[in-house]
Amino acid sequence: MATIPSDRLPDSTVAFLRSGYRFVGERCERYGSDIFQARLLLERTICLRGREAAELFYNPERFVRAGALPRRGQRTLTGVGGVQGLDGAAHRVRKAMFMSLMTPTAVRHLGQLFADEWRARIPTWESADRIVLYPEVGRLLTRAVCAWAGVPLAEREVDRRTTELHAMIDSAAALGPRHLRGRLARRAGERWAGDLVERVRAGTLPAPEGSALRVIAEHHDEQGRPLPRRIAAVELLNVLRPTVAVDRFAVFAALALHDHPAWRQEVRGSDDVAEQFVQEVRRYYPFFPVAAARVRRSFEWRGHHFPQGRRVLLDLYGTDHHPALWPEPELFRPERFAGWREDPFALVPQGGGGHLTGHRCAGEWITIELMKQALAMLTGAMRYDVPPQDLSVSLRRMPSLPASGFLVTGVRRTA
Ligand code: HEM
Repeated sequence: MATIPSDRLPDSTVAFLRSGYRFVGERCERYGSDIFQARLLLERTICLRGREAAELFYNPERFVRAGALPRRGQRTLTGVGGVQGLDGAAHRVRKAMFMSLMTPTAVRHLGQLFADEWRARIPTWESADRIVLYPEVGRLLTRAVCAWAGVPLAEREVDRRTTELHAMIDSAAALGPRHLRGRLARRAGERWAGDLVERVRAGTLPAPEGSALRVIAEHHDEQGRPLPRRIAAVELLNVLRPTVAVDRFAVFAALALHDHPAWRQEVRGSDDVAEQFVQEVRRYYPFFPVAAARVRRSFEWRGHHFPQGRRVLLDLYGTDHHPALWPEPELFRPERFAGWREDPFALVPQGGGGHLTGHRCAGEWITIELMKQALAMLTGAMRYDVPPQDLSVSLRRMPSLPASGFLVTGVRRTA
């Protein structure tokens, strides 16, 4: 039996929080191995990266998700009892509910709502001295996704809900006040979403057929029972929160255009090139560092023993930057996606494997569509200046963003 290299520290949690996105990759390079063990949150954990590792990790015969995500992540980012922690038939039925919302027409509709919000906002930006894309784009996404999901949202509520959704996204790997803000935001958000579900069920709030709010309120689990109010709230937030999180990728797209201005013209001229650019933004920039699972039943892989119940982390960022998969991974090169043959285990910013059969992100198509719309707005609908500011992206802060949030001035419409 081959020994899995082990981190020497008694517990590596602090090192993980300090190293950030490079934690797994640095150790893989140190040990010359895409697998090693460390104690994280006081528990022995196997860390993996790379294509073969992703293929293993996304085999539902090998792993379960129940109890995989640390409590602090559930109390902020995901909520308790949602699709992320389900296995087997319960997961299949819940995931099918999410995927039923992702028809090509529905995805395009959300993209259109977002583009309309963006266009309608440009005149206000024209008369402002400066705007900061994060959180400004988030507000546009909150308006768009609420309209799309059948969620009523008064104009005066937009800032508050955007701030809450942002706090949930920002807090899972944080300590102190940032973490606390996430927990409070989740509590408030679940109360709000739970009320909406109850009103739809009581017939006092009409929600369009096929909208996320209506589908979730009327969903029945694998045993034919409606979702409890709290779980339905968690699942509604599982649509709203990550859609607003696409603002981070939109900001990274703005940064990539700023750093590689030659692509402005290219992406405007071709939908294919725009898609390649979007894929490279998703690959290159940091978002979720890892995904977590537990070994279903003991097995051997490549001579290594995986004992039942052991927590396993797949390095998403490290797989997207693996030199065996992505030549010169630290260069931003959208052309690497020209003629790319989709590989569900190579590009994994939103998880890998199948959307219906496993835990791959339900919102990947929405993400790509919204990013394309953001790109079209940044290159086609407006001109703007990027004044001197701190655009550094820390790989230690999770999740990351350009430090300044991406400040733009002198906005004027072009279309
Ligand atoms: C900012 C863009 C996004 C990123 C970076 C992202 C990333 C991820 C990741 C890493 C996972 C976990 C994969 C795993 O557990 O193995 C995930 C799962 C999920 N995402 Fe996303 N996501 C994004 C956007 C969205 C959107 C727009 C939606 C819905 C509208 C969405 C809904 C979900 C759901 C429901 C799951 C749980 C799937 C399951 O457990 O079966 N995500 N996402």
